[in-house]
Amino acid sequence: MAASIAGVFEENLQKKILESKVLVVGAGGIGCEVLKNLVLSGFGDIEIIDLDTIDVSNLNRQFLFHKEHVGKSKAEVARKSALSFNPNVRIKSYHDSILSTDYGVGFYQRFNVVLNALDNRQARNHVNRMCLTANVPLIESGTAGYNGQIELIKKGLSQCYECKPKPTQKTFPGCTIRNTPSEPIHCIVWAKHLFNQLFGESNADEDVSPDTADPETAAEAGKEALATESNNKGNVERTSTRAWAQANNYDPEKIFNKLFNEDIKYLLSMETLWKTRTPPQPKLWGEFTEACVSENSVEANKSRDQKIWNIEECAKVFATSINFLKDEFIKLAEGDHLVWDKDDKHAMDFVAACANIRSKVFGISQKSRFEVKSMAGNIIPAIATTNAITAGIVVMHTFKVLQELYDQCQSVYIRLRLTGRNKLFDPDKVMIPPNPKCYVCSPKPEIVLKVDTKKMTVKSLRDDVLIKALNMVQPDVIIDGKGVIVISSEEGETEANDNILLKDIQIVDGCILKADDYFQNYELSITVIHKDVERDDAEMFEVVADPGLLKPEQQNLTAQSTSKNNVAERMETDGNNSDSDCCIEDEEIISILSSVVIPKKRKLSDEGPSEKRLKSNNEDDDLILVD
Ligand SMILES: Nc1ncnc2c1ncn2[C@@H]1O[C@H](COP(=O)(O)OP(=O)(O)OP(=O)(O)O)[C@@H](O)[C@H]1O
Ligand SMILES: [Zn+2]
Repeated sequence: MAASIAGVFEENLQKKILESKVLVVGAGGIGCEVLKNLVLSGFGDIEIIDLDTIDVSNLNRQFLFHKEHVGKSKAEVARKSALSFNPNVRIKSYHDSILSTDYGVGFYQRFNVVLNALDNRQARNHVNRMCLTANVPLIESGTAGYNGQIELIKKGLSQCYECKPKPTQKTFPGCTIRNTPSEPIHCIVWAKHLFNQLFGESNADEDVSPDTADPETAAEAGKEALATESNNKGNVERTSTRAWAQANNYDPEKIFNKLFNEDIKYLLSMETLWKTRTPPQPKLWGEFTEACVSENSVEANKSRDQKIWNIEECAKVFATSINFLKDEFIKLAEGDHLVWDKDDKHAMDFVAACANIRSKVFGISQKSRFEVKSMAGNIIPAIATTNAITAGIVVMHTFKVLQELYDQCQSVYIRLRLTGRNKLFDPDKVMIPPNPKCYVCSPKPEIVLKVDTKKMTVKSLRDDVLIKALNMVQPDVIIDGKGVIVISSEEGETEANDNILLKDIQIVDGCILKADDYFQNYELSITVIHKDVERDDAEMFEVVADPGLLKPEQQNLTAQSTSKNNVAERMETDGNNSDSDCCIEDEEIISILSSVVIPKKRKLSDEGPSEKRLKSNNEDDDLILVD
């Protein structure tokens, strides 16, 4: 091993490497490379944590894993494989989520440095906070295709992971998805919503039926239908898609006709929508007039995944996948549901078929199953070389951190082509200091919460704002100056408040809340500003991370343009935007300039306690287009 071979490293560093204790978070694409580098560089004491098991799709790049390991714990197999390179290293593995409360500040304080090799913001945000609290240097890294990024997060010295709002990721208005799709991605998102409506965790925000409250139709469209059939949420008042499908025993033909004939006819009755658009063409089961692809054609010779299915093929796949998913679904316990996964054959077939049928109906170009999969899973192909280079730089940074040479630990960006500075590996010139207004690492973290206090409940304040948007784990909340305990992390203590509206518990415009997460050792001051939310599916709240930005525009011009330039300059890849390795994580809208705007909207991949997998709720999913 390098560190045990005299002369490879200078003596002082060699000693530090041998004596240090390192935590690796994530044993995926980057994590495997990092672990191998650590072991081969002579690190003597390593711990590694990963919540997942090995999937076949990991094998092409996560080289510590082989076919026989599929289904086994990533952390445990990574440990065993790495030990085969150097049995003298002490490696401890945890098959667990780093978000678990078992890993408190004391756990982190045992390490000299923490190396993140994660794929989602939720876990990254959390480790960031824990390392700040424990005052342990964190090396954050990520890749997206050929791009990679490595940065050191050191309390008081550098930006933290949450110092800067993350770049906006693309989402689509509900009415585009439900009424007027114009691109393949709109149909793919709709198909994923449909999967959830039929078999998954159904969610009102993901309704797939025509949206009669589409602002475009407000004047006159939908006419009698609107007046008679829609409720104030804009949804046609009828049994839920799932209840309807169940009542019809998930008959593929009936579901087909409802979705692609009746609902489309209904949409056509909303005439305003089609004044400037090509109207959709309803399709009936069995009326497939499209010619079959000739056996000798290029299309016919492509693999099932690569070719564009004609409508008849789509209908067959639609029926087969529905039948299979129905059988899976009815095996589940009452209240349990399926979870869409791009690597599940039938779930993927279902989405590919539905999306393509809908595309056909709306005259949108169709996509192969392969293309649908990458769009539906927000996949940027994982490039093993980028992971390897990134992991190499992570470990080089680790050497610097152990030597406390922090001034040599600037962020590094890996690019496919030479940057303006003629580099493929482009380091920042200086270490970017912490943002004094950061709502995580500043001395007095504060935010403004614009919220409809007449509509939001205390439970939603806890689950949607504090836990999902602000990434707390076990929040406690009191009203400042009044001492009213609104939310307690002690089980059951404030359960009675759950369904109370904020206004009814004295959380009104101008009120200040003190939120506190004991586990993360994090305190946050929240100034509440009431805003009326008109439509039920509109964003219920908005978090403004820098309260200063609420001041009149003129005063903020400088601050805003600086932050914009920073974002553009750094061309962030994964560290802030996507994720390690392969998938752009599922995040909600975050505006770059003025505020962090997080709509109250559930994620497709949210997994309730009933799911078998332990995965975090931010993973490769939904609504975001990778450009
Ligand atoms: N909260 C968490 N605790 C522990 N490990 C986590 C957590 N969240 C994500 N991870 C792990 O981080 C790793 C990230 O690796 P990577 O980006 O290569 O993802 P992957 O799941 O292996 O690949 P793909 O997403 O392409 O299937 C994964 O192994 C994942 O299980
Ligand atoms: Zn910060």
